[in-house]
Amino acid sequence: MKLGLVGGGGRMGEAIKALHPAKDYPFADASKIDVVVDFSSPEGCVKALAFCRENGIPFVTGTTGIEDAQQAEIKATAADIAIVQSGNMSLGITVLKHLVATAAKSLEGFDIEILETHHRHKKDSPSGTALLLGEAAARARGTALSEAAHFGRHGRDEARKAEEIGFAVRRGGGVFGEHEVGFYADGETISLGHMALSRETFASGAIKAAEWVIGKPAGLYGMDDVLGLSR
Ligand SMILES: NC(=O)C1=CN([C@@H]2O[C@H](COP(=O)(O)OP(=O)(O)OC[C@H]3O[C@@H](n4cnc5c(N)ncnc54)[C@H](OP(=O)(O)O)[C@@H]3O)[C@@H](O)[C@H]2O)C=CC1
Ligand SMILES: O=C(O)C1=N[C@H](C(=O)O)C[C@H](O)C1
Repeated sequence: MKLGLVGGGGRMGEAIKALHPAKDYPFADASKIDVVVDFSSPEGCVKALAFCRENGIPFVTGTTGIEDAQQAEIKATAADIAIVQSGNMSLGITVLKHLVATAAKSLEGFDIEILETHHRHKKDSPSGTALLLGEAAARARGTALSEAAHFGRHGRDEARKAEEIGFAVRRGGGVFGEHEVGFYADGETISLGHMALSRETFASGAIKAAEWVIGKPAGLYGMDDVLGLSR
């Protein structure tokens, strides 16, 4: 597989290059690339997306912090090329998403709160993973995350609403990524969590996605598709 990498000089770019040889963006010759993998920034992602569309190259993106208009562009481009997009490329988070959906549906009336911790360099918050877990919980309860999300708590006169999904964020040190989804009732609580122990976890998922997407029909795919898990 001839892999083109956007963000090759960054933390994730280095992790991918440790596992698989890659050409760095900008690419000298599009005909020498089978698939583009992007871990850069929202701007880097949409630039690479346009390059892939022009050249008919499949695209894998793990970049987070994508705005609504940029997401609409990704969706529109998926009519022309095959794209894999996920805020977290690990097997563990892909499975956790299903566990969260099951719990959110079964634990009727439980309050849902999501806590995430990442390294001090991370720019976007909450993390893409926290948002995808929140989306899974919201969908399982028949609502949209845009309706249910409550980002941060501060003040003195605002009690929690029943349907809220709360997000709390911690930033510090070199933490690769920790996520906890808590379900709280009066008599009991349940907590589902994941801890990444290296960046290799995400990088190997992205390489699997890159191998999988080559030759696939145009469309927007997720890690569920790559790993053969039902959505
Ligand atoms: N889905 C997943 O599993 C994971 C997703 N991520 C996400 O991946 C992204 C990158 O993370 P990380 O590697 O830690 O970040 P870094 O800041 O370490 O690396 C980002 C890299 O992208 C480059 N870059 C930024 N903007 C552009 C642009 N417009 N065009 C070309 N290159 C650009 C940077 O270059 P320069 O320094 O010169 O600006 C840098 O080399 C983040 O959104 C993060 O949340 C991270 C881990 C796992
Ligand atoms: O920036 C990171 O490092 C990570 N970003 C992703 C996210 O926003 O969820 C995935 C992982 O948690 C690491």
